Amino acid sequence: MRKQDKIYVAGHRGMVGSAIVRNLRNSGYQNIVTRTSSELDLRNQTAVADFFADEQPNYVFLAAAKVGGIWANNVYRAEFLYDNLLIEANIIHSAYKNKVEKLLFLGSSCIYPKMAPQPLKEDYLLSGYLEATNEPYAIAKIAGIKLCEAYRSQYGCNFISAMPTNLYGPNDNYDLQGSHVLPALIRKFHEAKSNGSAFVEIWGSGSPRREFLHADDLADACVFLMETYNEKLFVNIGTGEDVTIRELAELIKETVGFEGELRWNTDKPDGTPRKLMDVSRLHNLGWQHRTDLKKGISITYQDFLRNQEVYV
Ligand SMILES: NC(=O)C1=CN([C@@H]2O[C@H](COP(=O)(O)OP(=O)(O)OC[C@H]3O[C@@H](n4cnc5c(N)ncnc54)[C@H](OP(=O)(O)O)[C@@H]3O)[C@@H](O)[C@H]2O)C=CC1
Ligand SMILES: C[C@H]1O[C@H](OP(=O)(O)OP(=O)(O)OC[C@H]2O[C@@H](n3cnc4c(=O)[nH]c(N)nc43)[C@H](O)[C@@H]2O)[C@@H](O)[C@@H](O)C1=O
Repeated sequence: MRKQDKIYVAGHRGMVGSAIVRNLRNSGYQNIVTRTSSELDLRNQTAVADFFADEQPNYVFLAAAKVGGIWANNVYRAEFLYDNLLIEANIIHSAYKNKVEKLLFLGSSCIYPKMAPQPLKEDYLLSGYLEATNEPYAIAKIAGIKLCEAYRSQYGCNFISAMPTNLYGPNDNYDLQGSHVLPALIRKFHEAKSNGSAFVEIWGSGSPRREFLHADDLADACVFLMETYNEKLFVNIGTGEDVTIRELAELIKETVGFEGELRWNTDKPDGTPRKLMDVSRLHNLGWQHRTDLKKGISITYQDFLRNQEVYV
């Protein structure tokens, strides 16, 4: 990527898209094109085709998607499949038609089979059944990977894919139903502390294991791959370390300074028992994360305190 290249970041107001824009600006890339979903609905094939024909971006980061935690994925199953298939298909096809030099598609660790061996190697894709709560989203993300591979093999497009682990950071979704676990617990513990509540309700059994990466690290990895990586094989992005949900809850409780009890609601689903990424491909390419989980939670809580009125 040259500094003057035109770069389209799809989903620039989201947690990942906004982190990618911050990283690009800090790295000297200034020619960044963005559209909100109300300016350009990426599910609309004609609108996306017109946008690419007008703007002619050189590079595309595909960070727009219908995204949510375990509850939202399980309830809005049609939207998670339909919206994500359309967004990916429209952008990837228009990128091909308009000779985009390179595109990075973002998938997710939920593409892997529910009971896959751990840590999750990229080769385990399509080797078993998916987790039921997010099967529609995972199917859409697998379709995105396959679109990139197909446009590369049929048309020679330099379209690459990256699979991030569970993420957190500035501009995360703090809605208590729709969000992922880490922002949900920051909000729950903060509100319980502020209201003097005796306990916080946490979903599931506390035994599932998850790996968490700060969004600024993810953005750095995405820009690194865009600058250096040109292969068909997709790349896991994570820390290579995980914790149980119980350990995560204890860390957040301590950071927030809540002194009450944790109550586990086992009527809520646990989801996948474990999703630990094998990050050896990424490490061999020369990239490693910087923010450890304790520090990441602390800076994210500070960000939550500064922006509570926007987030809640
Ligand atoms: N969050 C996580 O833990 C993980 C995320 N990922 C992936 O990273 C990517 C970004 O996720 P994240 O930043 O967390 O998600 P967010 O929900 O924070 O942001 C998603 C963005 O997508 C845009 N968008 C959604 N639907 C449309 C549409 N129909 N037309 C145009 N734009 C649309 C939204 O734009 P607007 O604001 O303008 O409405 C929004 O800014 C996704 O591909 C996701 O699957 C992967 C693994 C984990
Ligand atoms: C990134 C990833 O995100 C989703 O998968 P997930 O990892 O299961 O997501 P989650 O963060 O929502 O939950 C993680 C764990 O935490 C538990 N948990 C406890 N208490 C709360 C709670 O208050 N909220 C939430 N959301 N979860 C809670 C919850 O029960 C589960 O055991 C995918 O659908 C898919 O979209 C995807 O790719």
